[in-house]
Amino acid sequence: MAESPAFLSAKDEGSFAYLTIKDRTPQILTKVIDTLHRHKSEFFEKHGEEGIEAEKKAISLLSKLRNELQTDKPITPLVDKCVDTHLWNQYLEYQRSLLNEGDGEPRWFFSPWLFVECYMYRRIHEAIMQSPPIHDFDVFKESKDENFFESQDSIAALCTHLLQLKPVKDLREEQIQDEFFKLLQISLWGNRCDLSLSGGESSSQKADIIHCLQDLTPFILINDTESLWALLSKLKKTVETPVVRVDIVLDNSGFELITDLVFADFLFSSELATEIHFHGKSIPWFVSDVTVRDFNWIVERMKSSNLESMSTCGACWEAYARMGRWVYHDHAFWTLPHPYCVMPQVAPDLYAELQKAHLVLFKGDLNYRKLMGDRKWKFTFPFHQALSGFHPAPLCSIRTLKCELQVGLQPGQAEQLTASDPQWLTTGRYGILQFDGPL
Ligand SMILES: O=P(O)(O)OC[C@H]1O[C@](O)(CO)[C@@H](O)[C@@H]1O
Ligand SMILES: [Mn+2]
Repeated sequence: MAESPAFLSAKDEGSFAYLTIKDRTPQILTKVIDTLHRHKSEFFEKHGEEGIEAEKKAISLLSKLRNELQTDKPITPLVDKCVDTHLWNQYLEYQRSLLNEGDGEPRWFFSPWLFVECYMYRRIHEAIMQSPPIHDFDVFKESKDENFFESQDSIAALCTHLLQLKPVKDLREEQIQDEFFKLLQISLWGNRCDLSLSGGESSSQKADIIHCLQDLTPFILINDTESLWALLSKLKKTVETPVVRVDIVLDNSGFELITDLVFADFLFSSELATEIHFHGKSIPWFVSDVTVRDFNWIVERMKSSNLESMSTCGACWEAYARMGRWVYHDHAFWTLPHPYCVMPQVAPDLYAELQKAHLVLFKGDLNYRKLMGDRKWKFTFPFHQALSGFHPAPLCSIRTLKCELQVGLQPGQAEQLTASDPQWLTTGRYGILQFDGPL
């Protein structure tokens, strides 16, 4: 087999990876420090002097981290004692073993981008963990919640739309198919709202997404929705599969999570799936990613909304969870730096869990990077092969493009895009629904 291409890395000056490490990550760290400052009196009220000391400690650890990053210091082992600490340090050792250039130390502007960027978020977590009693403070919570509040109108419109479709069982097959396509696209465009691309600044959904869909279709570069529909509608008709399980590997909280829950609700109500399993992060991650706290907070907020469409949806979602038809999981693997092709070795329990699904949906850009190993594949390279053996179940990546990585395009497609929109890979304007698996 031919050798795999190189990893994306900040060593490529001018690349998106380089600009992320040079500009975006220090900006995110500064914002985190500022958030801690702003919560000083809250820490004091809760924990007295100890709270103030903890805030100071976390800030000093984070300033040190920012300095290490900006001066391209070697990546150092983690010192906390969490469930994943040894796996991180093992991976750092592995990165070290790959180097025979320079001083043999992995660095911010030299090592694989995926590794150093994940490491930064893990170090933020470490700084907070080492600062009791504020060790469970989520430095990104505020911006995630803001994104939810700022998207209220779009959320309400989306919930109204969903409720109008119910009871979904009464819809004709073509209508169900049409809505399946629509709601999946809404979940795709929901991925435009991540907060790490904008450096933590507001990136909410203000327009009524349902009525924008038609205008957005030319921006879908790969659309395998037909395959997803074929798979799920066939399973629905197969008596031998009374249980159809769809897993959604979540990405961002706020508006994106709502689009995922609305889609999940539709899958469930239309009986295209009888069980939905959600996978979230166990620590705050890439600014806006969903943790169990965010998940529960959003369902709770929806339930207690004064807008009926939202409260009705919130109540349904809570009921699905209570019935055990919606299941939320988290696993430390999702916040490790490893590409997904090593999941069977590093997290065999998670791989076995995904194997139980009839379909796994991977939301967002970071998931795509991990699926692809964050390597510089040719734009026309087949998706199936770039997955490098990761095939737990039929799967689909649903992401807007926010890094210089894309496979499975038609010959000439990338060149055409570059000519018409040189930034096509990184602005989140374009999207894909890319499927892999037998039908
Ligand atoms: O929330 P998403 O879609 O995974 O995007 C996360 C962002 O983080 C990155 O992976 C790196 O900063 C980008 O490629 C993307 O902008
Ligand atoms: Mn994200």
